[in-house]
Amino acid sequence: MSVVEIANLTKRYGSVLAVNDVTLSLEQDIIHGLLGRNGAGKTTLMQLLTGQDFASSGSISVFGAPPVENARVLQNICFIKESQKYPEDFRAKHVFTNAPLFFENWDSAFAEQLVAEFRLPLNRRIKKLSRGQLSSLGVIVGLASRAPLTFFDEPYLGLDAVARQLFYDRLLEDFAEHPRTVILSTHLIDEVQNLLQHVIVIDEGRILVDSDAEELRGSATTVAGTARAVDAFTLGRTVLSRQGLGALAQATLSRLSDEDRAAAAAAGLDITPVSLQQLVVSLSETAQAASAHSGTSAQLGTSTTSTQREK
Ligand SMILES: Nc1ncnc2c1ncn2[C@@H]1O[C@H](COP(=O)(O)OP(=O)(O)OP(=O)(O)O)[C@@H](O)[C@H]1O
Repeated sequence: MSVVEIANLTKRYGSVLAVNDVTLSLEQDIIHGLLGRNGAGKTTLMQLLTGQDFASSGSISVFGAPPVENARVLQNICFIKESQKYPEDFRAKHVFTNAPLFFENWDSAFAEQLVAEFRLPLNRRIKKLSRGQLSSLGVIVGLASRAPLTFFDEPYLGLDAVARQLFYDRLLEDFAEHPRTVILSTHLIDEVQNLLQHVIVIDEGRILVDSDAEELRGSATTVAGTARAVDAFTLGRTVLSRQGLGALAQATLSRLSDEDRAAAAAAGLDITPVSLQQLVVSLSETAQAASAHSGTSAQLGTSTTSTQREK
C-alpha cells in the first residue's frame, strides 16, 4: 500500500525547476533512500511532501489527502532537517518535554536511552550545541517520534562515525519492531546502502531511478582489464561509465547475463558488482551527458530503464 502518491509534480523557483514533473509513490513501512547531487531537488521534494511549500503544478496525496495545512496528515509526519528552528532560549530538554504533544507515538523511554547513547547534554541551550550535538537532537526526535512517515534530510551533518553507526543501528532495530515509512536523504550512500530497501535518485528535479534496492544492487557490473579487451566487450552494450588509465580501462555496464559474464571472463576481464554509490554516480553522469547532448533533461539509456518505475 502506498502512503504517498505524487503525480506530475513541479516546483519552480523563478527560472529554476527544483522539482520537474515527478510522478512517484512511496510504499508503506519501507526505508527509502532519496539520493542525488547537491541542488538535485531532494529538500524541495520533502518540503512539498510535508506541506511546507506549495507545488507549482501537479498533485500530492499523503495518507490520502494533500498535506498543506492538513492537521490529520501532518500529525503523522516527522521531518528532521538541519535547518530546524527552535524557540530562542530552548534547551534540549524542552524539545523532549514538548515532543509528546506533537507525536502520538512518542516513546519517552526510547528518547532517554538515545539521549544517553548520543551523549546529548539536555540542559544546554540549543544554540550552544555543537553541530554534531544538534544533529543528534534531530536524530533522536526522528527515531523516538515513531511517526508513520518520517523524513530525515541529511540528518547527520557533523555527527562522528560512532554516532552515525548508532543512528543506523537504532533505526534498523526500531524499524524492525515498529515498522514505518522512512525517507532518508543522504550523500553518504556507501554507509546506508544496506539500510535502504528502496532507492530514489533525483537529478535536476527529475527522477532518475525509482527502484527496489536489491534489484538496483544487481543492476550494474564493472568490467576491468586492458582497454582493448574492455572496448571489445562493451561494443554494442550500454555503458554507464568508462574510465581509462593508459592501456587499462574499466567500464560500468547495466545488468549482465550469465552468458555475458562468461564472455567477459573468457576475454580476461575482471568482473565486480557496482556499489550503490558508484551506480548513483554513473547514472548521474550518464544523465548529465545526455542532458548536455540533447539540451533537455536526461533520460537513461534503454537498458537502465528497468530500474525506473513504469510510468
Ligand atoms: N527558495 C528558493 N529559491 C530559489 N531557488 C531555490 C529555493 N530553494 C531551492 N532552490 C533551488 O532549487 C534547487 C533544488 O534545491 P534543493 O534544496 O531541493 O536541493 P537538494 O537536493 O536538497 O540539495 P543539497 O543536497 O545540496 O541539500 C537548487 O537549484 C536550489 O538552488
